[in-house]
Amino acid sequence: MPIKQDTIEVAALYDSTSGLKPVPFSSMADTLDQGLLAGLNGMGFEFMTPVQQKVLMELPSLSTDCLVQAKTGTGKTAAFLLPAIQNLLSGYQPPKGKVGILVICPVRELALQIAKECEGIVAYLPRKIECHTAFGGTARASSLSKFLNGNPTILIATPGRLDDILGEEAVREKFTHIRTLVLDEADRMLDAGFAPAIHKILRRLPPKSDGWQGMCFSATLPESVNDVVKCVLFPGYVSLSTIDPKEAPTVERVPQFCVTVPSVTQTFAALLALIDAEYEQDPQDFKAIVFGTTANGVGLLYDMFKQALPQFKIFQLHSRMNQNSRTRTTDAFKAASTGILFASDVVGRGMDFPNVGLVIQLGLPSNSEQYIHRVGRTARAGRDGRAVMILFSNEGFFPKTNPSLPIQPYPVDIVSKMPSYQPTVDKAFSHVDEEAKAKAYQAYLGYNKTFMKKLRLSSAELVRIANEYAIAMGCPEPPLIEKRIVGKMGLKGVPGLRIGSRKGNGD
Ligand SMILES: Nc1ncnc2c1ncn2[C@@H]1O[C@H](COP(=O)(O)OP(=O)(O)OP(=O)(O)O)[C@@H](O)[C@H]1O
Repeated sequence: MPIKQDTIEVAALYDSTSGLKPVPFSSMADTLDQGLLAGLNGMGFEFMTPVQQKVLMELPSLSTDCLVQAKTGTGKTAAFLLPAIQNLLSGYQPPKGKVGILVICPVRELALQIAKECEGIVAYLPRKIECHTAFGGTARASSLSKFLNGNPTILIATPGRLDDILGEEAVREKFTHIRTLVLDEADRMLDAGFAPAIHKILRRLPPKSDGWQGMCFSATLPESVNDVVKCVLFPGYVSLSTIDPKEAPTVERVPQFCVTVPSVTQTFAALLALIDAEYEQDPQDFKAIVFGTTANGVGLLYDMFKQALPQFKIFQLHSRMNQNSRTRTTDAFKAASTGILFASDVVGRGMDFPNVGLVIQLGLPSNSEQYIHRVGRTARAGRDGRAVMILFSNEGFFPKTNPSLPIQPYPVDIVSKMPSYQPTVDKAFSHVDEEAKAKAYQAYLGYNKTFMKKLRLSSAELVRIANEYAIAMGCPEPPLIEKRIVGKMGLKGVPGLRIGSRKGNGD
């Protein structure tokens, strides 16, 4: 059964990659197994994308360690799966029951997406290759027994669950013949948040000196990553990139804009006015993602915009949802031809939602890499897309401090349009649960606390702005925050906070 993937305008990806021309996979019959070529054909992949071509044609051997950078949405997944699987087929298949290829990626949804692409690639091999997944949010015991009793030649995992199951001797035994380890979104996997788990995982896998291949892939590879990739790549590894160092690392087909509003209280009306303006401009198959900064903030946007935009199909995806709803929404938004997804960074990287024509970022991304990955959710695969960020005055430094990003002022005057949208915002907020507002308020404080210096705010000013944000949500007064949480945020004694316990607060 062919596993049809959303395919892309490969030729369009070559416009900006100097010196390369589209080459069909069929010309790789000497390098790639017939079964793999049949799988690619079944998926509708006819030509290699630039990154696939570079990896398959420029690596000294398909088992060479490599660090690979290519723009978002240009086919990196197949670019690491194909050489790794081909290596197994060239005589390095691990014994039955053992893992040959381990791919580590940051989130569950991405693990599922990679596994699906992998299943398409191996669908026509005469000898079945199983691809398993391991990620949190699913029943540990049953997925573990499936893994232990199955034949997981390929495993796609997120670090938390992988680290957890590697605590078991029987699981460690499964990795004795590992041939390839891939870090997808490598800079994220090696940043301060994930690195400890990755190092713990590496300590429990066979040592690098056993000769397994390391592959690191991302659209963003800041300099700092060179110091840390050593843990998975031998010195002398090959660096490949399809991005010209002089070029902006975002896809050039994405015009990028910024709307700056004077006060944080106006951001909701600005978002509504912006969605309207963008919809009017291109109402055909309007499919957009709006990124918020925190899970609870995104939950609030979803609750509010469901009321304010009844004419659209509205979705939400963030870490405060259970895994079943996350998976269901991911599938629904992938399949949807129109709609608006309110999302946190659980889908900021790597996720392939076909035909998203617009990405909006409300508030600051945590860094320029995150900005690039979020913008990369649109204009995937040679298609068109636009990206707009909405910032309030203190956040307006972002485009200035990142001059390599081609961000222009938004061409339509959104600020003068906002007053006519304010009544809809106020009415919509009157239907939103007070606890949702309180959680969003608390999350807002916590997130922006980390940016105080860049925002040029004192603690008292931060609290004042958060309180304005609460009033904009229709809270009669700033929501209560528990003393313990105020202490954790380092805001003890700051004027303007209301300390106390909210009944029914599940946090
Ligand atoms: N050679 C090809 N021909 C046609 N379509 C392809 C080809 N390679 C990949 N695709 C499709 O292109 C889309 C983007 O691929 P993929 O998700 O691997 O991009 P990516 O570079 O990993 O993006 P990100 O940086 O966001 O993770 C997917 O829908 C995939 O199925």
